[in-house]
Amino acid sequence: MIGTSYSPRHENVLDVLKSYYQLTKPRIIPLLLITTAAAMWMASEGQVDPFLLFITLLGGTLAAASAQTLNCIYDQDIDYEMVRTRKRPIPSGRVQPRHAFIFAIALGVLSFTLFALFVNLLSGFLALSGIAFYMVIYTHFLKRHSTQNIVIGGAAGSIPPLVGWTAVTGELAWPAWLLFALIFLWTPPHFWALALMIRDDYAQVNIPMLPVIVGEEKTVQQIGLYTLLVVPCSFLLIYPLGVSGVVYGTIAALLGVIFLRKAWQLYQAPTDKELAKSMFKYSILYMMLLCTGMVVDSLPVTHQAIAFLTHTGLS
Ligand code: HEM
Ligand SMILES: CC(C)=CCC/C(C)=C/CC/C(C)=C/COP(=O)(O)OP(=O)(O)O
Repeated sequence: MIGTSYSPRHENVLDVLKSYYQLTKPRIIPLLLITTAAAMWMASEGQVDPFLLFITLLGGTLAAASAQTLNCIYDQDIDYEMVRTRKRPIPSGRVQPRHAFIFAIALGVLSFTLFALFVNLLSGFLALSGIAFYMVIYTHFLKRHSTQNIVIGGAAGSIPPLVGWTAVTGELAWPAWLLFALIFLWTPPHFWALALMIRDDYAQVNIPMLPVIVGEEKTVQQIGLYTLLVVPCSFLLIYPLGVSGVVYGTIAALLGVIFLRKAWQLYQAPTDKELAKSMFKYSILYMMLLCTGMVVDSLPVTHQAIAFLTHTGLS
């Protein structure tokens, strides 16, 4: 264990619970769940079973929490060195790695059990594959060794909509893969914008995040490239897949124009950290609202409203 020190302080139960909660990096989980829920609404054409939704989101939360806890154990040395992550429960000595490991395994087992009992095995195995990919491919093989770490590793974060889709239909289909591709292409602009802001932190611990190795200018070019890919890709749900319609299309167009504008601004000012921050924050809003658009578009009431408006307009 590099650089960690464990202090046998007497903490109350609430402090202990808070530390375990923090191990799961909880702020990221809601967006993972939003992508899962969007897939479920689309797959069920707006009529998702509330119990299935609840169990799938619970199972997804437990799986993501397990993955993040394992990552906190593996990365404790670099987390101790970086300012942003120094206060995490393991590097700050509040949780021992072996206790965190038992916690992570318990979360993973609970997640798989929920999926196996109440959803289906395919969803359970997909969630498990998310944990495995994030740990083995991203955290172990790529994070410390490749500038493409978050591009390939991004596949782990793209699995939740596959879980959501299969929870409803029991099988994978094109719309699910398109959601996977959307998140896959969205991850580089999301993460590299943040990496531009905290480049020095990553450089200090020799993590080869793109801005550290190739500099700001090439990074903003890559951000621009992926943004140029993700925006058109978002319309494929309308054509040729035909699972979303005009409401989603309008939302995707508005959100996409802003996303491209932010990428363009960053392209023109690669060292502007405020622009990078704005791009990072917007990337999260973009994915959140795009998924909301998918849900709203899938609802029967939306279809009724469109049919009514079309009918009134025609007569
Ligand atoms: C390899 C892929 C990814 C990497 C390396 C990555 C990395 C990060 C990092 C380092 C942060 C800052 C967290 C902090 O300050 O502690 C962050 C924030 C965030 N990420 Fe990602 N991310 C990835 C994929 C995703 C995915 C797939 C989602 C959800 C769909 C997501 C959602 C978020 C959200 C919502 C935040 C903001 C959390 C807050 O409120 O502070 N990320 N990401
Ligand atoms: C289906 C399923 C369970 C999928 C797992 C999805 C998952 C856990 C995605 C996490 C993506 C993410 C926030 C990475 C942070 O990277 P990092 O570890 O480099 O961040 P850090 O620098 O903050 O430690």
